[in-house]
Amino acid sequence: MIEIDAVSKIYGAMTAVETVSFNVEAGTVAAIVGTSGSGKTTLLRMINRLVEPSSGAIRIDGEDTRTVKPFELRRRIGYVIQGYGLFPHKTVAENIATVPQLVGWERARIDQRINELLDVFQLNPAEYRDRLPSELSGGQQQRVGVARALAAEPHILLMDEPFGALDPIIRNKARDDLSAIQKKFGTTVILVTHDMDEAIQLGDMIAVMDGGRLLQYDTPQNILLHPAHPFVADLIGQNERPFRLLSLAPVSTAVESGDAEGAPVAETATLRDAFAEMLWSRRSALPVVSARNERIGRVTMDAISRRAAKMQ
Ligand SMILES: Nc1ncnc2c1ncn2[C@@H]1O[C@H](COP(=O)(O)OP(=O)(O)OP(=O)(O)O)[C@@H](O)[C@H]1O
Repeated sequence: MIEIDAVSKIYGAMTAVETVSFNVEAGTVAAIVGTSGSGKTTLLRMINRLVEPSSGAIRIDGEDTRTVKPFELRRRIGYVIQGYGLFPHKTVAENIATVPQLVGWERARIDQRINELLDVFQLNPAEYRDRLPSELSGGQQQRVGVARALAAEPHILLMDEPFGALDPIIRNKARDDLSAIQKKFGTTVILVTHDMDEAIQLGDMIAVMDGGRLLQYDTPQNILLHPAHPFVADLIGQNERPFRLLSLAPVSTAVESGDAEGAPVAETATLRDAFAEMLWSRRSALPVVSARNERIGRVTMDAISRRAAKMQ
């Protein structure tokens, strides 16, 4: 668990982060959202001591980070920034090998880890190991950036707007990849974003920051249903709220028996996706398929509106 305990950062007359406290359970994702200048990056960087807190304490599994040398801490904690920060003159494999080499892993173990991560990120090792970052697309660079941060098997991954430079389609895919990988490795992730949809999609908990203060730390559902501050309500956008609520629930929660015409929707898709598909294809019901592509029933517009009403 990561405990952020009354942490502040003051630059001269400017308080960038003001007495912020929250805990992140091991193996979960916390998303920090807020407008520009609200202190998100400063807070994130205090966790790996790239920025030293002016006051307060941060503990990781009970250990005060002030008792750990900063370089030691940074080896233990993966860090991904927008632009991915890949070394331009190093190959993909060399980039990924950076921290394992620093901590003295054997060559064979490093090689195995590089191949494992490239496989996980759907980059064929034979094809991509020896490429330079400039020979990759933005989405591929982003995946290599995350692979590099995960290379030495950190329990914690800090991500600062990691998807900001991606186009919307690739961004969605990258978010899905991150979710899958976070579950596979059980990593604790703290993610900074200014995008509420991203926070809702990825966060088990969401921290809303404004002017250096933490306004609310809660589950996505509670942030949407019970915003604790007018600023939080503004950030959610009242008109967007029903759609965002629907994005929290998978289609599997509203499946009923029966059939429907046309292309099916996956039971793992969100109700928001199903709703959009209904509007787009002018259907009031969609067939639902399982992960193995077997038909398991249908989802209807009625069920979705009932479900949306039940959430509120
Ligand atoms: N090294 C520094 N010296 C002085 N002020 C700083 C420093 N770093 C950050 N700040 C100030 O602290 C405040 C919070 O900055 P921070 O980068 O944490 O915000 P943010 O929420 O991450 O913003 P953005 O979304 O634009 O990246 C800003 O007003 C910024 O100007």
